[in-house]
Amino acid sequence: MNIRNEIINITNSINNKSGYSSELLKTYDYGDLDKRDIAYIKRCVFTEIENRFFIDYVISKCSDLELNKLDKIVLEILRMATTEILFMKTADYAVVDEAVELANNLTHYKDYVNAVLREVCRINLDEEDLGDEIKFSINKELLKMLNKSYSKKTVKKLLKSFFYKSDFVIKQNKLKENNLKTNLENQGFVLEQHPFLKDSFIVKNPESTIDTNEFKEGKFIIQDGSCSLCAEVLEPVENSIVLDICAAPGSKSCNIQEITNNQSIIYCNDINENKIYRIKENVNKCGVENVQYMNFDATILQEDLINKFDRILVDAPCSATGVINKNPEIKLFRTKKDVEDLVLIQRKILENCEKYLKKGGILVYSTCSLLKEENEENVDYIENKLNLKREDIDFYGDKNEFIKLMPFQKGTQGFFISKFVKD
Ligand SMILES: C[S@@+](CC[C@H](N)C(=O)[O-])C[C@H]1O[C@@H](n2cnc3c(N)ncnc32)[C@H](O)[C@@H]1O
Repeated sequence: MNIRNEIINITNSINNKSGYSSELLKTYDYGDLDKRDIAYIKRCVFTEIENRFFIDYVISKCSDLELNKLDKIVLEILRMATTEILFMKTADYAVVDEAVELANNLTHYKDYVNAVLREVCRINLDEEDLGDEIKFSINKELLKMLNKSYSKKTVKKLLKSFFYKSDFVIKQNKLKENNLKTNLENQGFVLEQHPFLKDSFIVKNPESTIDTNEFKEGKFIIQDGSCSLCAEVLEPVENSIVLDICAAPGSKSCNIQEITNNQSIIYCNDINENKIYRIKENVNKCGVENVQYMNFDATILQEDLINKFDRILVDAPCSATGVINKNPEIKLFRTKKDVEDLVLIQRKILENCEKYLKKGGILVYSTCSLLKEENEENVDYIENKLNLKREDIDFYGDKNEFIKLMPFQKGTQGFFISKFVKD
């Protein structure tokens, strides 16, 4: 296997929107490549996507041909090599040689690639002069939506935060383990208590946490701090009947059953049949019991579920703008139309879930979106159009209308949680 061929293959899959980059990079078949090469591929692909518009801008400054008229493979070779020259420590001459050889094997543009990359090696840019779209590699429509949701100052902080790494957080699974911190520290891991979640820890040296027996045996799950809050806000109690309507891969379902010590019955649904096995895998690994599986489109009303549940979690499909730092392609591809379509889906799911909830039952609506359309505006919609009353949420000792975690605060991803009770 050739490292640079694999970089181009993965980048093409991301360009074709075959899935989130974090998932593609994790599940890609790297064949016989060693750990160092795999790490290089991941870093190069991620950096290129994270800086795509800036990189294209640099290439356009160094090219006589217009980028949108270039052969797709040639453009990808140039993007990869430009990433290596500008952001990685590989020697420029080696990068240019490798790229030219690849261009020679795959295309007729060897001399052109050579000429452009020699210019890239010499380029001197004043980044201050660049607009936000290029500087932060974000598409116009998404930038406009962020500007509509936040002040200029907050948007600037968000744009910078898209390049931050969130803390690596693990959540102890009390169904299986009560002594996680000591056990992992005895193996050399450095753990810090999470600032606002009692059974969660920030791992300072996370490499190889997934190789531990504790992980393989489901004694902890890897879960951003903000996510496990959903289960707490839902307040599941023993003997309650719970619906997790958009459940895959099932981490929040596991959190819920953990709180009731497996003493509630949880129905896990997802539209995607293939993802049901991911829920089952997590449930089995974590020792979670009393689970029923369902596989339907939550936008379509299921008459047999009406008035059946004491608790419902709607962890809705969303723009995922709160996890751009893990999936930077969202900055490039997410459109206004996508968000409008998602809002319709979210509202339809909420309308149906209101019917599934018993009187006095609790519904939690959460997203990993930063956009007001999917968060605050949906809260208004629920309050005004559905038979659900918003409840304040206790967080950090304060009562909050909802919890909104921003990716530039507290080392978490962007996340939104709101809570309602049925009248
Ligand atoms: C944000 S993820 C859920 C994450 C999950 N709650 C967890 O914590 O592991 C949203 C899920 O909704 C599912 N989904 C999308 N549209 C749906 C629909 N119309 N009906 C049911 N599930 C849907 C997706 O397949 C995806 O697995």
